[in-house]
Amino acid sequence: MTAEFAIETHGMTRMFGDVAAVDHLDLAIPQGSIYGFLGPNGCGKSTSIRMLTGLLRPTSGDIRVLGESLPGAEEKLRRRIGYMTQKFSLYENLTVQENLEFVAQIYGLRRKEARQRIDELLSLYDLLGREKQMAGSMSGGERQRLALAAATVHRPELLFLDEPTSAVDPQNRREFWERLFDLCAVGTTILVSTHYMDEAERCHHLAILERGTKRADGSPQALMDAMGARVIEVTGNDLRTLKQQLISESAVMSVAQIGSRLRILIRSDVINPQEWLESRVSGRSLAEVRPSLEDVFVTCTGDRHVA
Ligand SMILES: Nc1ncnc2c1ncn2[C@@H]1O[C@H](COP(=O)(O)OP(=O)(O)OP(=O)(O)O)[C@@H](O)[C@H]1O
Repeated sequence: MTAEFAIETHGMTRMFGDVAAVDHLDLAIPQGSIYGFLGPNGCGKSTSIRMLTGLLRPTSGDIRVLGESLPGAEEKLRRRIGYMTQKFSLYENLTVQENLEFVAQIYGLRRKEARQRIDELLSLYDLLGREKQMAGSMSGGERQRLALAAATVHRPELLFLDEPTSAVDPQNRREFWERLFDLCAVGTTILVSTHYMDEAERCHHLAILERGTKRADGSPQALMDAMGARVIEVTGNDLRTLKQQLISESAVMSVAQIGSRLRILIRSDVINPQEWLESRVSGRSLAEVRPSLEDVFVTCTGDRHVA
């Protein structure tokens, strides 16, 4: 295991009874990058993050975080990592200021240092003037900014974000990601879990998870380039009937209607997918298009997407 990786795991596994929530997961997460876990509910994202933060013991496997072994180094790592969960790690009945003071105290910041750091965070996260507001009365976007401020009070080297943007609108999501890139630019490594494709596409690297296992990993572009399917879009009439016909073909991995187009993933062992489709779409027009991350997700997870 080497220092260039903020996180390395080999065979990380967590059983709950007979269920493998995380099943022999190997990870190598480079320092100073934003790494995503992309997967549906229940695929093991939160369980993985809980093991990597030292909150949950693995059933088996090796884990190294910032060069330290887990289990064993939980206390040492506590001040070096930050953790923001999907349900916002905030006290609703405390004010903005009190929430930040409380976290600063937990991390052992001295009074003067805490005051300076909190002022800095209030300004950085657009919370000036809201110091006395109860966290419970804030909007989704404001709470999210406060939660990020709280998770970074102690300037962690490694930040874990478990579905951080589930409760906010697209505009707030975009702004939140700008803040993540600011943190990354000063050397923070970030591990973020999501089930949003657009969010996953912003990560430097990501792992696609399904039922506790890793189906693929790499940069979003590399994953799209390496996809084992070609993407063809068809326009024309009666797309619902065409979809039903195509979905039963073994060469077709997925068919999804997107507005007035049918997006079809065809296995890459079909030599000429356009020609193959032309004989089946009777007069409708078709064109090959570039794969998206959602296409990668569908091919990796074998989900015969029939939206
Ligand atoms: N404490 C627990 N006891 C029993 N089963 C659990 C426990 N925690 C998680 N699981 C199970 O482990 C699997 C993975 O759950 P996990 O919460 O890690 O998934 P997730 O990808 O984070 O999903 P979500 O987005 O819904 O949080 C699920 O089948 C879940 O029911």
